[in-house]
Amino acid sequence: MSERIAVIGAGAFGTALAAVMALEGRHPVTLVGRHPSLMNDLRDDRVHDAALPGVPLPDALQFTAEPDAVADASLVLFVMPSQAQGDAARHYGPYLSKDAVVVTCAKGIDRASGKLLTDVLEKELSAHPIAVLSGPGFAADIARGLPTAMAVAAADQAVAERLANALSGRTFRLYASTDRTGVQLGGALKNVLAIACGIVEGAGLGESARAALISRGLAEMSRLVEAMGGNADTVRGLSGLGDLVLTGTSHQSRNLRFGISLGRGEPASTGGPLVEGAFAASVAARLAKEFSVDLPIADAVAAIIDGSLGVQAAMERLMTRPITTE
Ligand SMILES: NC(=O)C1=CN([C@@H]2O[C@H](COP(=O)(O)OP(=O)(O)OC[C@H]3O[C@@H](n4cnc5c(N)ncnc54)[C@H](OP(=O)(O)O)[C@@H]3O)[C@@H](O)[C@H]2O)C=CC1
Ligand SMILES: O=C(CO)COP(=O)(O)O
Repeated sequence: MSERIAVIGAGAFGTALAAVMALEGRHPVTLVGRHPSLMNDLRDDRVHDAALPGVPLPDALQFTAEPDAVADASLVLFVMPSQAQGDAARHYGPYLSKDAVVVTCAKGIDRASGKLLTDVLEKELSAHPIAVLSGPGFAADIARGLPTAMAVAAADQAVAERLANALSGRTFRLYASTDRTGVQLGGALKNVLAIACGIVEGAGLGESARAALISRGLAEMSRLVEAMGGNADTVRGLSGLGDLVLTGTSHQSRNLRFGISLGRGEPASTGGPLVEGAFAASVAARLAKEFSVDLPIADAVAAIIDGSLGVQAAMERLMTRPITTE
């Protein structure tokens, strides 16, 4: 099937996805940014020094700052931070072709409403199928053509498979799913748990503690996914365990690095819009109450970030919870 791909958001991940798909050469790909001067420079220089320094961008990739460039795209990827997805949908929505499939590629939950991003986009773009792409993969690895695999989920299996086929290539492989809730919560909660892994590292609590966090963190993810109508098994896949292993252990992860600074006792702040887990922690704590599930690690991360709990006290709280079965 012939597709036209538009990737909105000329940051690290958007540029990497657009580059790997354009390099494949199967479908025309356009990267849509907000700043005409940046898009002109990318077209001329074929390198995005700020987002992906030293990575050459393929000749086939097109660049624009004109929002109406999305009008002929059959697949449209939204690759801006979670809290900007609603604004972007309102801005670009009027230009979308009526048949376009929209894919959110952010890893987070809307802070104001507590809604999943597919729900945020569905509200703004109700005529379009809304899918989600998530899983382990740093932008720099994807753009350099290192092997990466992620999940793409749509409510309709045929749409998920169409996306997986159209967006995959020789180095970037997508697995299709119909569990949008599981795939999204896997991506959002792994950021919270990567912060927790960073806290453990920064506070010098040891690698055994990190392994325990990854394992018990996965149990937290499963509980929330199930309570919110997803499939608990989904988080044992790429978006969930896969991404948690990557970002809970790699210093490339902004969430892990933010956690390390918290663990060292540096002042808590949100760390900026790209530390997605700093926003997701408090939303997850709210959702835990709303859905009556126990998320002790996410609760502790939220409390450390808002300054109401110290790292040592958080550890004591987690270690002295009632003994239970696994
Ligand atoms: N970097 C990575 O390795 C990966 C990132 N992700 C996820 O992708 C998302 C984006 O991350 P990343 O690319 O790293 O972030 P960057 O900061 O590198 O890029 C974000 C981009 O979004 C643009 N943007 C912000 N608000 C809007 C808006 N309202 N409309 C249109 N564009 C907007 C920014 O434009 P401007 O510069 O004008 O502000 C910027 O180009 C995050 O949710 C992240 O978790 C997922 C997997 C890997
Ligand atoms: O999600 C990512 C890779 O899969 C990127 O992680 P960070 O946002 O923590 O850098």
